[in-house]
Amino acid sequence: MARLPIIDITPYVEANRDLTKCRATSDALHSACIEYGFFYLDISQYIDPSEPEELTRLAREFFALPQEDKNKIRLENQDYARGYQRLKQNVTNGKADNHEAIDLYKPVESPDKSKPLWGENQWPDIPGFQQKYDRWIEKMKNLGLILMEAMSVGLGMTTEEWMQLRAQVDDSFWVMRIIGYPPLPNDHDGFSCGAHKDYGCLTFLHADPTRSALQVFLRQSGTSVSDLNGLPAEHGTEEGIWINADPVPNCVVCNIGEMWEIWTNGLYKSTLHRVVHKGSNYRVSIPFFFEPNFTANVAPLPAALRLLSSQGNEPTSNDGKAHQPVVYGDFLLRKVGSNFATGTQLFARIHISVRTMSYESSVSRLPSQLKDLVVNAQVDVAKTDADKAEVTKWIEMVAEGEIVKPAALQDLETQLIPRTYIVSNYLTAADVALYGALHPVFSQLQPPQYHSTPALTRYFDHIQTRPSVVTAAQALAPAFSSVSFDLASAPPIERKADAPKKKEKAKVVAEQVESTAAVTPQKENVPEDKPKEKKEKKKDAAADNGSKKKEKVSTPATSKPVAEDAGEPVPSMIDMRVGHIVDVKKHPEADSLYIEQIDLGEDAGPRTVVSGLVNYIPIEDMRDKYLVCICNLKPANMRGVKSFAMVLAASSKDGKEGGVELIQPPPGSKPGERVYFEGPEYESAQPLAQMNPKKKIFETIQPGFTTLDTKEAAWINPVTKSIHRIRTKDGVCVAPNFIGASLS
Ligand SMILES: O=C(O)CCC(=O)C(=O)O
Ligand SMILES: [Fe+2]
Repeated sequence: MARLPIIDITPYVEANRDLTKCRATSDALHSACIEYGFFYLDISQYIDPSEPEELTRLAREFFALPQEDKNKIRLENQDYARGYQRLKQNVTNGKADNHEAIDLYKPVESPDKSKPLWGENQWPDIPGFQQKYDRWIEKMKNLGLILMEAMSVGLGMTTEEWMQLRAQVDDSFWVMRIIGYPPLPNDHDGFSCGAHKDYGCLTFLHADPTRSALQVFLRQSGTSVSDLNGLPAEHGTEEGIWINADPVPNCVVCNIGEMWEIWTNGLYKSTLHRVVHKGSNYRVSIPFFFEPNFTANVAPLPAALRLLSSQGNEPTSNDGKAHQPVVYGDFLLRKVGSNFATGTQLFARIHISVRTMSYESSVSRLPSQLKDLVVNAQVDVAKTDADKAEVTKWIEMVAEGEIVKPAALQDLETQLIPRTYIVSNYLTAADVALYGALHPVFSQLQPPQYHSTPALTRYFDHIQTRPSVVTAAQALAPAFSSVSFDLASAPPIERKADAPKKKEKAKVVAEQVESTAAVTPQKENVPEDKPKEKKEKKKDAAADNGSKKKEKVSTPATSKPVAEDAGEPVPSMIDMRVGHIVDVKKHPEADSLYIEQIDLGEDAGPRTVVSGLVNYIPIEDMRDKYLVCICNLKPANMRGVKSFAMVLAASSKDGKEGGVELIQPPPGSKPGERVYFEGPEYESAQPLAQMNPKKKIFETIQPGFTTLDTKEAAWINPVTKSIHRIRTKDGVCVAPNFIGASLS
């Protein structure tokens, strides 16, 4: 029977390191990570065995308490992630896990339980409990750094490369679970903990001496898996065996998570495991998840790429592409659902599968026609791992069925106001699933009803006309027949640039999409800013999450809330859109100015824009051009002509005399399409309806505008130097020729 290797970390914890022994440990780690992704780590020289035994005893004391005492620290008191989860509250691969647990996360500086993962840990009221676990956490964090160093040697990293990797994990956003497993009843539909991979970096598991509980899946061709139903759908056809990973004295069971797959571009695999505890005792296990820093940018490591190419392997993942980098915190937040404010109800039910959700298993839970629709549409699941996690979350929510209930529609409406697609800036499987789930509802709605959710209606109509969706729907006719909307009778719109008089104060911060601000980031079939009744937010959600956020939406029914330029200037406050110059002439009163008519996809018709480009761009190079416009500056009077937007132009790095050219949106762009800054903090943030000139928002952000070596337009954060390309859903905007240009 195969058994996982035992690797001794002692050489790395001794005061005087013996380099030969260290090397041996590192080499063993390297082999184990390639072959198994799992091993035992002998920590006898690092930890006194009585210490984890005491932790197990404390855990038992807690789990033995009456249910109502355990519930005092339930997850729902906090951010739905920190605290006690009752038996079967955790769901893996769609099935309830037969365990209960206390989940703890790295404490954050300014806790706010209304934000995902940002609440406070909840500790049992048992003497010594927190103190002893805190000591363990410190030791496991340190062990994480030690093991990372040992692994860096195994991977052939230079000292400098190790220091760079170390900087990604030296402030680990760790997680610890204290898990209690009653015996698994024979008739339980599921497992003690269903098969999953850990998603982070390193897991150190201390478990009580119970045998035949934790099982690890070893891929082995030619072996049939007797209980295929235990595998997540995407592994359903893999051949292999489950082996027991029984506790070994003085060792923790260690496994690597998906971040190591990214760092090594697939050379190290994180491995499926599960718990099937059929014994008669109550099992306790304490996994500590040593994760990257919240802000770590996890990308393939040069050492791994060197190793892969020296072996003649192109650095690719399963689907033939290199692994996509992720910022760990973004990855994690997407897993738990980034729109916590509106998703609380849903989050409460699905966050629990955070460690374990997979795209394929989420699709397999869809009702059969929806599943067929998603499969037939053959759209990209997602372009990045982070997007895939988000797509999975949405499909899980669709599978749950709650998302299209009337109470949830208004939440969806709010989320869709600034978006073309639900997850990212391109069509994903989540859009197909959501569209399919909305279809029975939308095919029954009367005009006043769908007019009350214009963003959702616009979204639905947009998705139903995507060619891949049309084809998929036709194959399933008549189930998803096209729904037509009477948009002509929709309430009229008011163009915001013409209406700068608004002064209704709605406290909205830029990142929160809580208002129906008069901004439609892309051209759509539905007029952009319809007066609409604000429906009352779900009462139960407000009760569960009774924070200031909910109060913000309670503007009077007749008012038109407008995003206020609250807070420090951030680029996403700028409303940029694709424009099409439908007419251009010279200003009769000013030699240097053009007067353009620019179609921005608005029903009110093209906007008049005045630009000082006569001396730099010939008029024939302006005619009929597609360009990027800044649409939320205060309209300015320029020699007697009012200008309602500004065109984004690049000046040579040698100054205007070196030339000026228009920034171009990607080919095929449509007037009115949303142009935005890459980066999760900006991508889905809603621009301000109008930037207050006094706040000098554009002036503050503009110096960071430039073109990269690729001529792509971008904003570079002057503080962090992070690069945020300027793009539409179809691609990045570029300057035709200039590198290092300034944009204004
Ligand atoms: O209890 C165990 O042995 C494993 C638990 C586990 O895999 C997890 O929580 O990720
Ligand atoms: Fe796990």
